[in-house]
Amino acid sequence: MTKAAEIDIASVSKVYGQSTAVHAISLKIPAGTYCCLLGPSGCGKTSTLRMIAGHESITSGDIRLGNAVVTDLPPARRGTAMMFQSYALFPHLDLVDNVAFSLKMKGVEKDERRQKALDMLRLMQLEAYATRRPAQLSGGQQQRVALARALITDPEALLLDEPLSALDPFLKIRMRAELKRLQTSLGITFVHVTHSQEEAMALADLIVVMNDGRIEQAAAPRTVFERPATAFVARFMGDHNVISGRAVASGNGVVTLEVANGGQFKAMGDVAEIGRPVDIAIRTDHVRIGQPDQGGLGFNGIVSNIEYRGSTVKLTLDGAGVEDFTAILDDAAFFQQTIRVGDAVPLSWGGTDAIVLGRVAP
Ligand SMILES: Nc1ncnc2c1ncn2[C@@H]1O[C@H](COP(=O)(O)OP(=O)(O)OP(=O)(O)O)[C@@H](O)[C@H]1O
Repeated sequence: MTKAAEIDIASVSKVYGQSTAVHAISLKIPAGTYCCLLGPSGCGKTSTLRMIAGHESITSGDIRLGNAVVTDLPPARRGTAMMFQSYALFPHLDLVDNVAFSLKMKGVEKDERRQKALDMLRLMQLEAYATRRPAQLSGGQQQRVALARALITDPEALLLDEPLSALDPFLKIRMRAELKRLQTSLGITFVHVTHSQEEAMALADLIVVMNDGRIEQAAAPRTVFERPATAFVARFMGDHNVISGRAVASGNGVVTLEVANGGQFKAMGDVAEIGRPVDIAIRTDHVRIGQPDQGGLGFNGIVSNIEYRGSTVKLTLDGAGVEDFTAILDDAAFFQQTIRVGDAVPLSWGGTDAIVLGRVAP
């Protein structure tokens, strides 16, 4: 029904008065991709989305949509549509008039725009509610009206600002599946802002992790999770132990890291200079109880906390100069022995489960 467009963000910055919210970011979002801009509050993801939409001016750099440079075009001429966090529905209009609104602004004749609005409401399974007003709908239905309203202009890219944040947890998961299904069936590019790593992992083909106005990593969800590029990404995605120290040796793709109190860890990677600060990541769910196998790594830790989670048990330990080291153990593996807080326990992981993390230039 619509065509998808690649979005090319080339060295784009956003400055508000004295403060820079987005620092010369570059990113290519391939046509037909479900892209999530992910990061904590204030990292610049909404500013980036609004610059793509044309609701915010671009301080420097360029944005291309398909073959067109849209940097200076008004929102309605970009081929994008935006769905707002609050849905921004008109309370006094029924669903047909809400959905048809942008066509009315474009001067489309009444019968044609009503027909198109009804088609969109049918796509969203809201046809039966066509004459209702937004207040007479549930949260999930209101969200579908907002989607219908954004999609009626046949955009090449749909931009969504925290689209699920107003929904309760149950509805959030259901609407998440609907968004994904809609994007797959329309085949257009979706750019979705969220601060939830779980939401981004569930939806995205491409996750763009932002921090302090910069892109820390842009990659497929599995790559971001299994090979976080930086300490920020590893911490933000969770499920990694991030350990910081100084490189004391490097060679053959293995770095030795010294932490406080002289503890040493090895990780896959290289560093150019011995003595420089290094961060490494170890997957919490790859840590086992027991001495390392051939080629494996580990240390002895003192258990500081045990948290039962059903199918897994979260063990927190201190040792080798590291505090709050986390091991997520399969419940069966954990209950094979008796472990209590204060016990000394040998921990191990595979040599390839520890990786050296990079740093983003300030
Ligand atoms: N209109 C504005 N004027 C001045 N500063 C702004 C404006 N809009 C955003 N900022 C600042 O720019 C930075 C990035 O904001 P932005 O809204 O893009 O972040 P965000 O990652 O979307 O955060 P959130 O998840 O809280 O919406 C923040 O420090 C914010 O305070």
